[in-house]
Amino acid sequence: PAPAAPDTAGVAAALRRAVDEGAPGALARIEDHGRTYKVTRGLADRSTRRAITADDRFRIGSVTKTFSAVVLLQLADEHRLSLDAPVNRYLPKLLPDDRITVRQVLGHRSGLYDYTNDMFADSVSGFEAVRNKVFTYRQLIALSLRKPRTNAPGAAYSYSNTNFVVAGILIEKLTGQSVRTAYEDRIFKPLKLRDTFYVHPKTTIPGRYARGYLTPDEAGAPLLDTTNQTVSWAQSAGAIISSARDLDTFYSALLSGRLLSAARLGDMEKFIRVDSTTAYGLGLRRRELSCGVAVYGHTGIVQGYYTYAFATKDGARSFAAVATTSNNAKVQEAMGGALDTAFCGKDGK
Ligand SMILES: CC1(C)S[C@@H]2[C@H](NC(=O)CCCC[C@H](NC(=O)C[NH3+])C(=O)[O-])C(=O)N2[C@H]1C(=O)[O-]
Repeated sequence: PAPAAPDTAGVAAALRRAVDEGAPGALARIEDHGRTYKVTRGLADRSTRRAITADDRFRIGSVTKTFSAVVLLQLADEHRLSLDAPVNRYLPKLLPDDRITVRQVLGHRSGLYDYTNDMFADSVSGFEAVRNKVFTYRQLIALSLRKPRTNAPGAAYSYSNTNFVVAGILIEKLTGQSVRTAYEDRIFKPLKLRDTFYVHPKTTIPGRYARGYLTPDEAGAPLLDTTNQTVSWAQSAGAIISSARDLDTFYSALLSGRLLSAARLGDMEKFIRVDSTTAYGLGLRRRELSCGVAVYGHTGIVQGYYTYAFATKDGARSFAAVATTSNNAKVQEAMGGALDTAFCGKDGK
């Protein structure tokens, strides 16, 4: 079914719910066949009481994973990487199993344990312990290798940030550049993503941005302002800063074939089912919405921000949204409702 006309009133109601459930602010932007719709609710900054705008920048968390996958797939298009080659061919002895391939890493099928499971077991103390830390990629991989792998290489899907830390090392090894330079030269500049930055390990967000606030595990405890952080625990798995406009531009360009060959985009879109409504390709999620429309993109959770960035298969309609809290399931559910309404219209019609 073709997506219904954007239901901006429905999106507004969803953002209102997100704020009522504890997000200081929320914003959404829909690009639909060249028409732009913007919806906002609440604050960008709890101390100044400045209202959030649809142009505010924010931390996008794991939406970063699609950017990292695009760089590696471009390298495959340039015959500088084989998706089915072992990672250890390019980075000898990095991983304890020569059978783990680049494709398994990008599809969360490597079996590499996700070190963030232990890092953020307690939300606030876990975050406080790392918010100003700077990790090397190899330190993060060492944290993962302390634990058993979740599955044999290729045997199952098991989401792990470790996979996209490996992606970052691969990008730097194969390009001879930092991931920052690779992102800038291959994606940010060609698409003119003027609100999109990779500033690791700097803790500040350039320009005008929405502040993020972590919801503590203890009910009723005050929100923690998490805006300034290195995001070094994530880096190429989650440290990009962007805006709703730039994420709309990025996913529309990707899905309309402007960043990769048809063959490599096809690789990215070889989806393996995760649950009843989602499947994962290579750094790309497919979500089936209540009205039967399938959308393609990624979600992101970094302390203080829930991000959703999805588009139709042809990239003609895109939706990007953020709520400025995290660790709050009701806010997350409200934002999922905004995504559904953006493509399904009123009551899924
Ligand atoms: C798979 C996910 C959901 S988790 C993964 C990555 N984010 C993280 O791994 C951070 C997790 C801790 C975030 C923290 N939660 C806790 O500390 C809980 N104790 C909070 O809510 O701020 C990201 O982003 N991905 C999401 C994705 O890909 O959608």
